[in-house]
Amino acid sequence: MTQAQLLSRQKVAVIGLGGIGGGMAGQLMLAGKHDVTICTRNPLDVMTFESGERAARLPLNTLADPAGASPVDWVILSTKAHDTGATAPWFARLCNSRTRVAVLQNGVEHEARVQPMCPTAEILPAIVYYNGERIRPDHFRMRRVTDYELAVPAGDLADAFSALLDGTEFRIFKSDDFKTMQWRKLLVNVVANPVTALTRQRLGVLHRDSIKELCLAVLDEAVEVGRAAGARFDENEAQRTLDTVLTYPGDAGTSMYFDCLASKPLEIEALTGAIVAAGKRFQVLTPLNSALLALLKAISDANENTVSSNVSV
Ligand SMILES: NC(=O)C1=CN([C@@H]2O[C@H](COP(=O)(O)OP(=O)(O)OC[C@H]3O[C@@H](n4cnc5c(N)ncnc54)[C@H](OP(=O)(O)O)[C@@H]3O)[C@@H](O)[C@H]2O)C=CC1
Ligand SMILES: CC(C)(CO)C(=O)C(=O)O
Repeated sequence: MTQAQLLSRQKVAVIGLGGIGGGMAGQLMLAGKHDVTICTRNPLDVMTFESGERAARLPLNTLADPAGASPVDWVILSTKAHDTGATAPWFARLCNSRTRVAVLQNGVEHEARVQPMCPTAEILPAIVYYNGERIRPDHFRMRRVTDYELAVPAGDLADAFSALLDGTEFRIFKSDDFKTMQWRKLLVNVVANPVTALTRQRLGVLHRDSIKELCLAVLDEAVEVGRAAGARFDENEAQRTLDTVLTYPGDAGTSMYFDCLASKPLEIEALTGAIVAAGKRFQVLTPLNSALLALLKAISDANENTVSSNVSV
């Protein structure tokens, strides 16, 4: 290894080894440029990682107890939004004054969720566009669904993050209007995720005419809320969003669909819940999103109870 390679080698911790964390871990391990630790509740020594035509068996350095963690250059958070608070013990051990944090989650409140756990760290919110699936406990698949895999707000931190991921297959978009991009992704998630979770069908279900009609009505509400919150949407934003979602592979699932099948709590407050809450704040009516929220919350609460009763057995 050359001096330059040694100098650019960084310590990276990925918190959360699910669809998105698995994609990040797989890419970082394939590139082989950094010392990567995976912080997970279920340790794993080796993973199978598929990306496009490529498949590899990759060794992993996983850690299940925050007590064994020490400060790193970068933390990459890839848990569900509602699990963010539970990662505080990891942040307490992984961060020092030089640590930078990339938050790979859906929703629009990345910094607000994470900053309390690492008050002095620079935080880079990232929108994730790749589709990640944990097919089996040790087998992860990453699929490209659009022109780039990650979007971040343009600036020095974005440049440092791009440099960190140099040598991976990730294409990173640096945005001058990140707020609009966050809301655009939220629009995708407030139709793709609830519809696949409630119907227990993969994205192909969105091609049904009656579902397209429902999605457009849900999107009309969400677009109005997003505009009130400051997103700079196009005139035909709802149709544009639906057209985008319809280009995704019909046999791909969504993160909420996978949680529904696995009877886990659902990431609803950060997605549909964010539309309903902002609608109340800006006095925009959101009856369809509120209905979806009520239905999803009933499923999520039942799943939460199943998880806690399993834990207490
Ligand atoms: N999957 C996808 O295609 C996409 C997902 N996203 C977003 O990315 C984020 C991550 O989603 P996704 O990867 O699908 O989620 P997953 O549920 O697949 O993975 C999250 C992982 O975080 C782990 N976790 C939760 N709490 C902790 C903790 N305290 N310590 C360590 N690990 C923890 C979970 O562990 P355990 O298994 O033990 O529960 C799980 O493995 C979400 O915000 C999602 O909306 C965005 C775009 C696409
Ligand atoms: C865009 C989509 C639906 C792709 O996986 C996603 O963000 C998710 O699954 O949460």
